[in-house]
Amino acid sequence: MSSNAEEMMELHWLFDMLQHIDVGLVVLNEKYEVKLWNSFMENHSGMSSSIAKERSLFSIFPDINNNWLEQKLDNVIALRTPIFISWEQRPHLFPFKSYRPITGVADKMYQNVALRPITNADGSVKYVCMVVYDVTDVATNKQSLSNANSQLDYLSKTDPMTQLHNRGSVDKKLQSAFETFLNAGGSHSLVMTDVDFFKKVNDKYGHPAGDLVLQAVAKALSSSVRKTDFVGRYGGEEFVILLPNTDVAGALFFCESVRKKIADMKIKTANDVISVTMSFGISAASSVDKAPCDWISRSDEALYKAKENGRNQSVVYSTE
Ligand SMILES: Nc1nc2c(ncn2[C@@H]2O[C@H](COP(=O)(O)OP(=O)(O)OP(=O)(O)O)[C@@H](O)[C@H]2O)c(=O)[nH]1
Repeated sequence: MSSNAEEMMELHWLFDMLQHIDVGLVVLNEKYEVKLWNSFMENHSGMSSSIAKERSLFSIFPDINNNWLEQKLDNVIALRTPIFISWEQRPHLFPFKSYRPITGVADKMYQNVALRPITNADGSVKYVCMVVYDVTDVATNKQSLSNANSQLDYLSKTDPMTQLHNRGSVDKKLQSAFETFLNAGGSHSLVMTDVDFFKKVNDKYGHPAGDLVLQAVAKALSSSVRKTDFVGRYGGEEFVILLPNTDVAGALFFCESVRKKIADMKIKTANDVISVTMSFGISAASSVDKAPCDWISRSDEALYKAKENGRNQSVVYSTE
């Protein structure tokens, strides 16, 4: 076979391979008209090469943002440099269906798209080749991983029974609130609150009913605070509420309104309707505090006083 014939055969093979490669190939001219449309594009768009050719890309896919893509294509031709469009920037350029029946995570194909200038024999650039990679697996795996990480992060900070912030999360929050106070000052209140005679609730109605009571009061507490406040389960039947930019008078007003709300609640269990009360101890961050535990101790002392004085009440810390 002559070397010319061999070269022709190689060219034919190459063209055949490009036609059937599992990557989308489109060549556009300066007017964004399709000059080449390989079988990947045919299969995923449902449009044959003979129909796609000579049509503007934007008439085939009217949902593509044409100002945005035209600018990119013009730049590729003018600057003679490739441009990449990643799925993270834009999940897909072409609205192709994803065929992932098992995972079923994505209904559209995620794509990375490379726009490359095609240089003619005379050195001029009048065409752009679009190379479309199906990266659905990569994208969905990355998204699943990121979702799993968010879920893990949430679980590591959350008390599973009440869905409030757990003890570790409370400690971190108090530390950062305390640092904010040291740096910027201001009035910030910390409330320790505890269900009254909770042991009796467990003893009378059983532990599962006790759990329902804790869930109900946790919900009442978290639904009563502002977005900037913070509610956590400190342990057992004890909860912490951090009220930033709130002086003790404001905190007392808040605690009294939640206390009344909780005392009025009728908590339904499988066999009973339970009512409970809570006691509240309040203190403000103070410049004499050396660490958040000093602040907690004062709120705890106030809570102890509320218990001592007969429970179902709110007490602001005082040295008397
Ligand atoms: N059901 C249930 N009970 C819990 C949980 N955590 C702690 N407890 C119970 O809460 C009770 C707390 O009892 P105490 O510390 O004696 O306090 P109290 O009975 O509430 O009395 P005062 O706080 O003095 O009003 C104990 O019986 C614990 O077993 C929980 O997650 N679920």
